[in-house]
Amino acid sequence: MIRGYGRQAVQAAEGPALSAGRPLMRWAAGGVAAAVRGELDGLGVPRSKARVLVLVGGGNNGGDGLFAAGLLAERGVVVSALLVREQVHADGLAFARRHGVRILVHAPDGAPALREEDSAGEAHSPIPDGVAWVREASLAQVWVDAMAGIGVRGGLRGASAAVVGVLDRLRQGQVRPARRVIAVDTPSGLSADGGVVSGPVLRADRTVTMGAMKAGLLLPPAAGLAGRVEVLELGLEPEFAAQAALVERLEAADVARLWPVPGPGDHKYTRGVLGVVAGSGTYPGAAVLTVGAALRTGCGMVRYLSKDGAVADRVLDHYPETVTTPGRVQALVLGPGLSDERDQDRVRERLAEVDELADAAGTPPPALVYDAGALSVLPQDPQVNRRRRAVLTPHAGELAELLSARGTPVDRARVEADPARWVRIAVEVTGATVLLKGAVTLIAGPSQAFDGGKGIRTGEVGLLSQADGSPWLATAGSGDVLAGILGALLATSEAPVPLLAAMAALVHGRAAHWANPGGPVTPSDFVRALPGTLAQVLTLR
Ligand SMILES: NC(=O)C1=CN([C@@H]2O[C@H](COP(=O)(O)OP(=O)(O)OC[C@H]3O[C@@H](n4cnc5c(N)ncnc54)[C@H](O)[C@@H]3O)[C@@H](O)[C@H]2O)[C@@H](O)CC1
Ligand SMILES: Nc1ncnc2c1ncn2[C@@H]1O[C@H](COP(=O)(O)OP(=O)(O)O)[C@@H](O)[C@H]1O
Ligand SMILES: [K+]
Repeated sequence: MIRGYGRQAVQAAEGPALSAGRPLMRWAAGGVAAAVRGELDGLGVPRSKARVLVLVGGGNNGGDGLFAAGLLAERGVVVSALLVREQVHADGLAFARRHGVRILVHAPDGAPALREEDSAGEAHSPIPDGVAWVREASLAQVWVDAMAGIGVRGGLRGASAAVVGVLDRLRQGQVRPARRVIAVDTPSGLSADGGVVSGPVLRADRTVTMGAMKAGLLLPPAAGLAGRVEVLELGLEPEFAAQAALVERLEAADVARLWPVPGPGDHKYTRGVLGVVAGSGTYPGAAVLTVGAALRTGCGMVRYLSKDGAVADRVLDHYPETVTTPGRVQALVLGPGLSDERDQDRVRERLAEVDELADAAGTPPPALVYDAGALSVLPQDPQVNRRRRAVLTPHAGELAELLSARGTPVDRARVEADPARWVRIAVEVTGATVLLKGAVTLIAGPSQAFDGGKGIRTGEVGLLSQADGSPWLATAGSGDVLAGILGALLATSEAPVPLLAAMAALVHGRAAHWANPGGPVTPSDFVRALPGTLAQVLTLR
């Protein structure tokens, strides 16, 4: 389980360690320097030709950067540090100077670099052309962004913002892509607390974050600017364990432990039966994908309940194990490939039928996945949805439409600018668990305390973020597969719905990867890859 912390928690965790004199900044700088060396090696740059530009702010983030600069210079790398503040971390600056880091100072008004310090750091020689740092930036193979970390307030301003603007233009104008940007702790200008991007940010290829994962690095759209994130724990694990996280992310080992693996006493009915109401004359393939995904995720039985003979025949052609007669189910997937009003009436009828069967048997009503064309038939009363295990699987556009139709007007762009906020609003408005699809999938549920059990402490937070897929997943039919996986999980497990939704998102992303690592995939490909993916995940159990 990855837990994402906000600024307050980080300060509370670091405080005692700093008071005890633990040299956290030196360790942090060591990690950053190692990451820079790793990138230089990856680019095939010999140490003798290596050039690095470190952007240095006025706080401890800049301190990390200055110590890292000194460590790299000590190893023979040509390092320049561009100070975007007059006052920077004094010990860090002294260390950098001692090891021969070239110090450039940026004008506070946002003009290009004002002056260069000599090696003693005492006299300042003016830079004639005023753009020495830009030339240095264009020569450097690695840029290290240490302008601001968790101490940032609002979007970047002043010299920091100007530097980002210049480097962005430089990057766009250069054909040679052989450069890496490493962010220290967070890409400067992003908040540790959330995913909103409120100013210019230098997009990083890699972020080395200190102590523990920051919530902002797990949340879109900010997460998309951080590149590959690695946590440098600095021995602070016990301190962070005592802090409250703001967001959580399941890892494959968590999914393995939570997965409903059948035991010797199970038969098809105890394993769980899923009903599927999906596919139409317009989109028959959605039924095939949803049923296929559910079968290959593993449940006792899949009933295809749409009562559309032509579509049912196609499903049976692909999956003869599908049952097309009505009967009791533990969960129901509603909506993939449904679009018009007649489809929606069909959804209501099938739902009424399965609820009646459950009622007659004295069993709880089935859990429900409302996807695509069924989102509009979700009951208006949040209490109704809260009482049963209902989960919605919209993308940002569908979420905006759903909320707008329920008296909370919002458009897709606003949802995408702060999805963590809107997914929680959607939970309040609908009473259901909401899985918001996108490059990062966000899940929030009505219960704040969904205890994962099996030794997994989770759910106090009420927000899960999964980023298990790649952009290759963004292809028509991909969502139908996710609905099928989630339906199978709901039918077979009593675990809290938000956890099951996060598990489904992880397996979905991994199956797409497993189907063709690093290349294009079709939803049919990743349906076929599901059993192998799951077997691999379950080895971690
Ligand atoms: N306390 C410590 O010794 C440790 C701190 N660490 C580092 O210290 C960082 C936190 O340090 P600080 O609390 O000093 O804060 P930061 O250094 O993250 O941020 C403060 C700096 O950002 C500038 N700033 C703030 N808002 C701005 C804006 N909107 N536009 C432009 N500039 C802005 C401030 O003027 C100041 O220069 C962490 O992110 C981490 O990198 C790590 O080294 C671990 C140990
Ligand atoms: N850029 C991306 N990176 C990773 N996953 C993505 C990206 N874009 C979309 N996805 C995932 O692909 C799936 C698309 O589902 P959806 O929008 O319902 O498509 P469709 O309706 O065509 O099946 C979702 O699971 C979503 O999270
Ligand atoms: K930074």
